[in-house]
Amino acid sequence: MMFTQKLKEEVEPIIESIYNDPFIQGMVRGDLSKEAVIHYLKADHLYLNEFAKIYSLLIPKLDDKEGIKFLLEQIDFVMNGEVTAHYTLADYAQVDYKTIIKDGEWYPTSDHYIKHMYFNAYRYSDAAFTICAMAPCPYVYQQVALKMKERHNFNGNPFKDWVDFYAKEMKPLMEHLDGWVDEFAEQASETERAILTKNFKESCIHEKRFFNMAYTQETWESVVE
Ligand SMILES: Cc1ncc(CN)c(N)n1
Repeated sequence: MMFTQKLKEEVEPIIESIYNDPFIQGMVRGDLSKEAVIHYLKADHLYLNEFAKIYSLLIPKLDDKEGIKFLLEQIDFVMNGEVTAHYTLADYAQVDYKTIIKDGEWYPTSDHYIKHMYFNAYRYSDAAFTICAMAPCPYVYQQVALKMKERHNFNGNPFKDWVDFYAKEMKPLMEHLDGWVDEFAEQASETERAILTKNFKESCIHEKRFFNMAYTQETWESVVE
């Protein structure tokens, strides 16, 4: 079994638990609190900007032209494409998107997640370590959206466009990311493979915490209350 296939099997229970968490279940019912949605957008706008910059940090780590072209396309997608999903959420919250993101904030959970990626980008010369920390970003959303779509009818649900956006074919992106990781994993030491696994799993847990952060409207003050 390929290394990334095994990783995906190992994180399936985490993804199922994200599906069952109150943020996603609120979307399924179509009654998620507007405050949770606004909190999510304030954090996610900042998160995606940094995520795009982390792709750019991978460019000097790659030699193949195709790979570099792919990274540039991903930067464009994160900066300009994914905003579509944000607009669906802002429409639900009935607040102007630009007004919401004007005072975006780094909350403890989102702050921790992005630093996990930056750490790997600066700590390790091979891109595979960072890619393992980044891959759950598209993978978890795709898997959660597919579960939502498979189990519920979203006709008339205010989050339908959000679900359709993330459920759509992510195969080319995941194939690229998996290819890099599998190639490196084949010749990696046991210690290196353990770090790759840990990075991937930790990011899946960061994804879970990110939704819960928005649901509970986490702040730096609230974590010490
Ligand atoms: C925190 C987070 N993780 C994943 C995604 C989907 N790219 C996102 N928009 N935000």
